[in-house]
Amino acid sequence: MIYAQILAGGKGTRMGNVPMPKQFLSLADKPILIHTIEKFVLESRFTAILVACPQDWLSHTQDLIKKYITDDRVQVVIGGAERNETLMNGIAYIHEHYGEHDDDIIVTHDAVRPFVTGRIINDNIEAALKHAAVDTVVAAIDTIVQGTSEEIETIPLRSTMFQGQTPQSFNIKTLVSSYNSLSNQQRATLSDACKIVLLAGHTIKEVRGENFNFKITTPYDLRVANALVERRG
Ligand SMILES: Nc1ccn([C@@H]2O[C@H](COP(=O)(O)OP(=O)(O)OP(=O)(O)O)[C@@H](O)[C@H]2O)c(=O)n1
Ligand SMILES: O=P(O)(O)OC[C@@H](O)[C@@H](O)[C@@H](O)CO
Repeated sequence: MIYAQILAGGKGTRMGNVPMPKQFLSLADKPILIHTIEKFVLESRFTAILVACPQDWLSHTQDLIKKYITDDRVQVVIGGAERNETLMNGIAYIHEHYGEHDDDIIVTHDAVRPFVTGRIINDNIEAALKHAAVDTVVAAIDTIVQGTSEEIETIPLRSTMFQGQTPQSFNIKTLVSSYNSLSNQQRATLSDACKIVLLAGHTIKEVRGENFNFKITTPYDLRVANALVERRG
């Protein structure tokens, strides 16, 4: 079976002084999270679409979904302290409610990337049916420099540099066994879910993202996102 999990369990600290986690802030006429869920319900192959939210925002999330979404595949689960714990909570929910099958796949996505497209979701599903792990990437536009905030150590060849987005999609069994195999030290280095399977020795298939599929992280990003919605509307 094919599942989706929308990760909305974060606090959004880099958004600064706002009254609620950024995934609940308005983008034009409705919350960012709702824009994102709307992209996923268009895909009929999902058995369930999980939305993981912070514990304290459970009833708020349920109320929003009741107000805006009519698709009963959308179900709310509680997130964890770290992004990858949130991911694992969703998988535990799937195991509990739908069982475990060797070929189950999960398409995971940041709630705060509302400009994901049907093409990107479809490419993730197609690739995840053939490969154990899939990342959505865009070619680096700027030259990427590596080092400390004081001094550059290396400047890698730009043509080999990409930026990781989401969705990131996995064979569920491979993702869970990879996560369980990592040490706490390795887990501390994770900045995305694909690194879980990479550290466990698996290869990751790339799917082409879009520059507009950016993550709303800062107040600047939210201004850009609002400008994009207004231009499209
Ligand atoms: N424990 C967590 C942390 C993050 N996320 C989700 O992962 C996505 C991408 O993470 P990020 O942009 O870093 O969100 P936050 O952790 O909320 O932001 P910040 O780091 O600024 O606090 C977001 O949709 C966020 O809600 C999650 O589901 N569970
Ligand atoms: O490191 P951050 O907390 O900004 O974000 C974590 C995730 O959002 C990130 O793993 C994916 O968006 C892929 O870049």
